[in-house]
Amino acid sequence: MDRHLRIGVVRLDHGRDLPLPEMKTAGAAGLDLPAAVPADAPIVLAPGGRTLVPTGLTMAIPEGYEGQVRPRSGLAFSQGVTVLNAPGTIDADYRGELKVLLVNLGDAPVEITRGMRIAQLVIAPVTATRLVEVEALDDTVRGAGGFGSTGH
Ligand SMILES: O=c1ccn([C@H]2C[C@H](O)[C@@H](COP(=O)(O)OP(=O)(O)OP(=O)(O)O)O2)c(=O)[nH]1
Repeated sequence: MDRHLRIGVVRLDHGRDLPLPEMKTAGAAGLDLPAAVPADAPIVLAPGGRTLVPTGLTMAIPEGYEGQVRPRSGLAFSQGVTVLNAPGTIDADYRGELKVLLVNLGDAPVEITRGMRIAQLVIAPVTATRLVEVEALDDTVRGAGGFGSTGH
């Protein structure tokens, strides 16, 4: 039985020839997102620089889910390039182009070329939440302790 969640995708003109992202193994969690930059105009990301990379993809994530844009470990390890706002949040009602906000934390310029797999999209359930104001909160062992209060 195919247990995959099915998500409708529209490839925009500038990403039309790029392969649709797919899970690379049966147990994979993410779909690698491609850079839909022009083949003759790669982005050169300077050390310390950030850039918003188009993917050429729009999608309708089903209600009750979100998309999380996460870094790829290999790119982070080899070049120091990561997702600045990780995990980026793709709302279920977003119909615009998925974009990836990359930052170069390495010490050399990095070229982002067409079709390069720059980040991964993980689809995750969302808990529909409404805050309800109350007079007081229940007691817990932790109480208000945080930020290292339990030791190192
Ligand atoms: O890495 C990301 C993060 C967001 N988005 C798109 C999808 C998301 O649904 C929308 C809004 O993102 P977010 O809520 O993080 O942005 P915001 O700065 O809070 O803006 P808004 O007021 O539009 O919610 O932008 C991306 O394409 N890539």
